[in-house]
Amino acid sequence: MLRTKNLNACYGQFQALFGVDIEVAPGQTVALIGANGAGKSTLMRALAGAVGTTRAAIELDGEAAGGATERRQLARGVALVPEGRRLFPSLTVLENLQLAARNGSQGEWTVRRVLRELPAIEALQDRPATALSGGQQQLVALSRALVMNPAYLLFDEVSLGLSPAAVDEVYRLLAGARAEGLAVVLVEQNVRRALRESARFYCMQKGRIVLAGRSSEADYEQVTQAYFGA
Ligand SMILES: Nc1ncnc2c1ncn2[C@@H]1O[C@H](COP(=O)(O)OP(=O)(O)OP(=O)(O)O)[C@@H](O)[C@H]1O
Repeated sequence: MLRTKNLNACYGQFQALFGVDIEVAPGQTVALIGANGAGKSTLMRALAGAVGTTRAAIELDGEAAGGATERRQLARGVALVPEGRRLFPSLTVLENLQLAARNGSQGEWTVRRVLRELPAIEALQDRPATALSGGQQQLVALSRALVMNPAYLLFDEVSLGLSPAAVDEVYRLLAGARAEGLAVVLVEQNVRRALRESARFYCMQKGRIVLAGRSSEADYEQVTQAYFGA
């Protein structure tokens, strides 16, 4: 179980998160919903060790795990697919995946399996990462996270830059990984899709959780009101 407890986060003097409490269990998907600047990416980054927090603000499988480095969080099984993707531009797609596989844990998700499950990536494997469209980079970034065999996958802006068919492909892949026990925290701008793909949701506004619940019971109007801050 990955959980935040009264998590606050700051960029210098600016406080971006206030007392955030969320949790995600193995095999579960939760969605973070909110307008630009609500704090979704900051929360993901805090979970991944890229934004500082107190040790007690994050609990991972019962242990305090806040304020660690990204490398440490990755070793604990928490992987981030960041907005902006951050692939190694001088490496090919295949090399990006192989490097990640070496840095991650052994498990079900091998480079070979990812290439088999995402034919669109297989076709691009020898291209330099710089020669990819935004959507293609997105798929490679997801593949790279999967081959590290995380227990918790944090996926920022899932459908950004993807064609509708590619979005379906990604969610199909995530559903398969979830069935194998992967926990997923996702940010998805399409509110209906976010609710459809998740078991629980958290609506954020100005750095706070303002609404949370089971996605299957969510009142769409209430969620969109929370989204727009009405
Ligand atoms: N590196 C940074 N330095 C200073 N302030 C930042 C930084 N990154 C984000 N912020 C601020 O923190 C707040 C939360 O931003 P964050 O990116 O977490 O929001 P978000 O909900 O993910 O929105 P978006 O969809 O635009 O990424 C915003 O007010 C933003 O301007």
